[in-house]
Amino acid sequence: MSNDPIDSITLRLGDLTTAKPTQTAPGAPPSGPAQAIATKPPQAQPKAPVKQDAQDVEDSSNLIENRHTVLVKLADQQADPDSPLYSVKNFEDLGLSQELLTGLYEMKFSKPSKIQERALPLLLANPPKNMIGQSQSGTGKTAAFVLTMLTRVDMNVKQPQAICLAPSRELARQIMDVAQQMSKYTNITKALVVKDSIAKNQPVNAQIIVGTPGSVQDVIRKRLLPINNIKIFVLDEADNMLDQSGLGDQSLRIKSMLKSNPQIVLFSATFPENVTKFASRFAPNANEITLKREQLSVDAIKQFYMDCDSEEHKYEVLTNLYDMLTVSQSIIFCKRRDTADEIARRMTEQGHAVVSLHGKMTPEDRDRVMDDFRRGEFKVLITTNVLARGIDILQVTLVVNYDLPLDQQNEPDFEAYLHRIGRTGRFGRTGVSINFVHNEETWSKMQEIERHFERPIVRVATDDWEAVEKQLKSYI
Ligand SMILES: Nc1ncnc2c1ncn2[C@@H]1O[C@H](COP(=O)(O)OP(=O)(O)OP(=O)(O)O)[C@@H](O)[C@H]1O
Repeated sequence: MSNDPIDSITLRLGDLTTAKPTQTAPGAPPSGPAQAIATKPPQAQPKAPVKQDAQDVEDSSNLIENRHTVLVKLADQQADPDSPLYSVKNFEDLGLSQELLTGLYEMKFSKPSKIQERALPLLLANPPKNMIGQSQSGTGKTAAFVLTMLTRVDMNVKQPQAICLAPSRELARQIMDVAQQMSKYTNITKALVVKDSIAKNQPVNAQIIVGTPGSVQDVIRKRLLPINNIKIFVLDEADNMLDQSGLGDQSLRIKSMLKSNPQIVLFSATFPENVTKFASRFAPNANEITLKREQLSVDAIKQFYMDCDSEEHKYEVLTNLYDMLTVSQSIIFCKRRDTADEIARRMTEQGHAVVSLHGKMTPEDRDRVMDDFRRGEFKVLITTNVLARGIDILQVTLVVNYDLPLDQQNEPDFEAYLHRIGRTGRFGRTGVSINFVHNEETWSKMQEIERHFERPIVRVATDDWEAVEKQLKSYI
C-alpha cells in the first residue's frame, strides 16, 4: 500500500487538449505579480492600555505560541509530498483574479492544498468541464468550488449564475460565509436559500446562490429564481446529495430544470461504490480526482474506542471523560434526536457547558445554537448525523461517537463514520475520535469499521482514569 496520495491518487482527465486556464474573474482583471497583493495581516487597532494579571499574560503568549506552532506545522505539511496538503504551486499560478487572491490572503491561505492545486486549473479551464472531486475531510474542497463559482460570474449579468447545494442549512450557511470572505474585494452578489432565509415571494437575483435542495427547488418552481444564466451547478457532499432519496430526487429535479447546460461539479470526501455510477451520469465526461479507500482516513485523527458495560454506563463514561479532559471544543454524535437532547439535559444539570442541535429544532434555534458554538459559548455540541458532514470548526479537537453510525439496515455506515470523525483534525491539525461500544454487536461493528479503513482503533480502558488521561492528553 502506498502512503503517497500523489502517486496513487486517480486523476481521470477528459480531453484537455483545447482547454485553457481562465485568466481572470470577469470584472476582476489581473494586474501585477502576487507580491503586489495585500499580504500583510491587518494592523491591530491601538487600544487603551488594560491591566492584565499574570494569568492573562500567560494565556495570550500561549495563544501566539499555539498559532505559531500550527503555522510551522502547516508549512511543513505543505512541503511534504505525502500530505494531502502538499502543493508545488502557489495560488497565483492557478488562474485566479487579483481580487480573489487578496481575499484568500486575508483569510491566511498562503499555499493551496493538493486538491486545490489539482482541481482549480481543471475547474477553471475553458470550455468548462464537469468535475468529480474527492479529497480527505478538512483538506480545503470548499475553496476549490467556491473560487470556481466566483470566477465564473460575469459581472455584466445581474442574475444567478452559480448554484451550490449542500445537505444541511448549517453547511450551506458555512459555505456562504466562505464565499463572502473570498469575494470581499469583488462586487459579486450572493444569496443564501435555506428555510426562512428569503422573504415570501421575494425574487432571488443574486449572482451566487448557496442553499439546501428543498428551498432552492421551491424558489425555482415559484419562478422567483431565474435559472437561464446558470453556468455552474455544484453539489457539496455530493455522494450524500445523490444517495439520500429525498435530497437525491431534489438535486436531480433542480438539475433537470437547468436548461443552460451548466458545468456540473461534485465534491465529497467519500464516493461509495453505489453512487459512483450515478455520479458519473449526473456529471457526464467529468474530470475525476479520486482516492483509494485506504487513503481516505486523515492520519492526524487518532481513533480510539471505550468499552462500556451497558447503555447507561456509556453516559457515566462520557461524563467521567469530560470531568477529566480539558478539551477546547468537541462534538458528540448520537443516533437519535431524543438521545442528543437527553444527554444535553443531564450534562447541563451536572454543570457542563453543552448544547444540542438536530433536525427537529426550528431554523432559528439551529442558527442560534450553531453561532453560539462557533463563538465558543458552549464547549460541547451534541448532535445527530445532520452535522456529520462539512462543518468546519478548527477548535474541535474531540469527536465522540456515543452511538456508532449505522445505516438503515443497521450495518456500519462507513461514510458517516469518516465524515463524523473528520469534524476534527482539520487542515493539518491533530484530533481525537472516541467510539463507545457497549456490547458484542457494537464491538463487532466497530471492528468492521476498523477493517474497512485499515486504520487501528485503539482501546482506552474505562476503569483506570489516570491511564486514560495519559493516553489521550497528548492528542487533545
Ligand atoms: N490553502 C489553504 N490554506 C490554509 N487554510 C486552508 C486552505 N484551504 C482551506 N483551508 C482551511 O481548512 C479548513 C478545512 O477546509 P474545508 O472546510 O474546505 O475542508 P473540506 O475538504 O471541504 O472538508 P469536508 O470534507 O469535511 O467538507 C477550513 O478552515 C479552511 O478555511
